[in-house]
Amino acid sequence: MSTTRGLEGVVATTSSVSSIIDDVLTYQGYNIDDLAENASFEEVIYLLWNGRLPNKSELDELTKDLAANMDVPKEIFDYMKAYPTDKVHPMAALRTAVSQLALYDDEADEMSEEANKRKAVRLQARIPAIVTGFSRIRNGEEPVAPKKDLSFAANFLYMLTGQEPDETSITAFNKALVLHADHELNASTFTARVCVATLSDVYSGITSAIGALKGPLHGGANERVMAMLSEIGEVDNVEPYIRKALDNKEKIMGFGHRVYKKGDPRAKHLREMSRKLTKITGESKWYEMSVKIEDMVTGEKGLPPNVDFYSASVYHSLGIDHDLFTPIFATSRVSGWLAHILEQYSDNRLIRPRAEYVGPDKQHYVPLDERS
Ligand SMILES: CC(=O)SCCNC(=O)CCNC(=O)[C@H](O)C(C)(C)COP(=O)(O)OP(=O)(O)OC[C@H]1O[C@@H](n2cnc3c(N)ncnc32)[C@H](O)[C@@H]1OP(=O)(O)O
Ligand SMILES: O=C([O-])CC(=O)C(=O)O
Repeated sequence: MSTTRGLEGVVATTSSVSSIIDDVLTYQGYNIDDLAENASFEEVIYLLWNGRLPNKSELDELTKDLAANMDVPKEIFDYMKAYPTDKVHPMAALRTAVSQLALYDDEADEMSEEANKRKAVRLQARIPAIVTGFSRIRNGEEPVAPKKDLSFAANFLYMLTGQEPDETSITAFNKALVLHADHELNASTFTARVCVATLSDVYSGITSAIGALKGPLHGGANERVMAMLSEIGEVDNVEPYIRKALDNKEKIMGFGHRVYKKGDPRAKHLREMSRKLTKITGESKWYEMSVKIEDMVTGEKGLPPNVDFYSASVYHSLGIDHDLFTPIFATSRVSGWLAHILEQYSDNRLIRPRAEYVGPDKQHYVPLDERS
């Protein structure tokens, strides 16, 4: 038996949801650059779930469906109020609340294609209310009910603050959602597919995926990028800080990628958004620090920034709490997870690889009181 550490380069499934070929990312054949500049997140959801862009009435139908399913069962917020909110990370709260959602869905274990599609709509529609609701509850505020005539992006920001966001913020947030929606067989998507390939339910698949996204080597990196920027504090401190980290062979959060070697095509969009937004907020230093870090890390190690690097200063500029960055990633990526889950169900086979055994051999049981 031969092993490949971390399954690097292993092709584990076929998929038509998204592809990364020669560092070009496409969703259902549409280049991410095209979608980032032009598409609404709702259009991308439709694209990922149906394999093509919607026409006007199909988009209206999906938008109506999402709006009709945005309200979260009251019990979810009641439980949240009982969480130790001063200690709980919002990703842990999201993971728990999504698992709890299944308890209030009569179709949770119904496995027909139609029922799974209905659950996909409910999950996509409710995650914004869960993320923003938790943020408000831990600040001693009541969750804000969704405004059903707002776009997905605008509604998220509205539920977070209770104020209708300006156009610049909506455009930026929509683009961030589009850029994070899917990414081939990344760790959280693979997790979701492994889970549902046992014919477990959609909620279990999404709960598992949230758990995988939370880790700092995956979606959890964006929060850590902001922690690093905050610790550095000023542009002049970048050089000594990064010098020391590189000399100590520390990992710099937001750099490197398992698949992209020349660069992550999403990063340039977030970089430009970071430049514009930090200028508007009068805090260009976050962008300038980020550029200086990129120059050093890419220059010396040949490691380009990934999607998590510039998203940190983008979300910070939108006034979002740093520990909500990864839940926002999940709010977008759930669209991709759901597309992959539906695809997995449509042609399922249990995912069960092998392990090469390297443990001890020919052991004999020794009774407890005879062991040293
Ligand atoms: C949405 C996403 O999930 S994007 C990724 C988000 N994660 C991060 O930003 C965390 C920082 N980056 C990393 O830890 C890695 O680059 C990963 C996890 C993304 C990819 O990991 P792998 O493909 O396993 O690469 P691996 O960790 O083996 O790195 C290869 C080499 O580059 C180095 N390297 C990789 N990333 C970094 C980094 N961010 N900073 C410094 N060195 C790095 C490794 O130390 C290793 O060096 P070595 O060969 O001298 O030991
Ligand atoms: O593909 C990966 O390994 C991680 C990533 O960039 C993503 O999930 O967006």
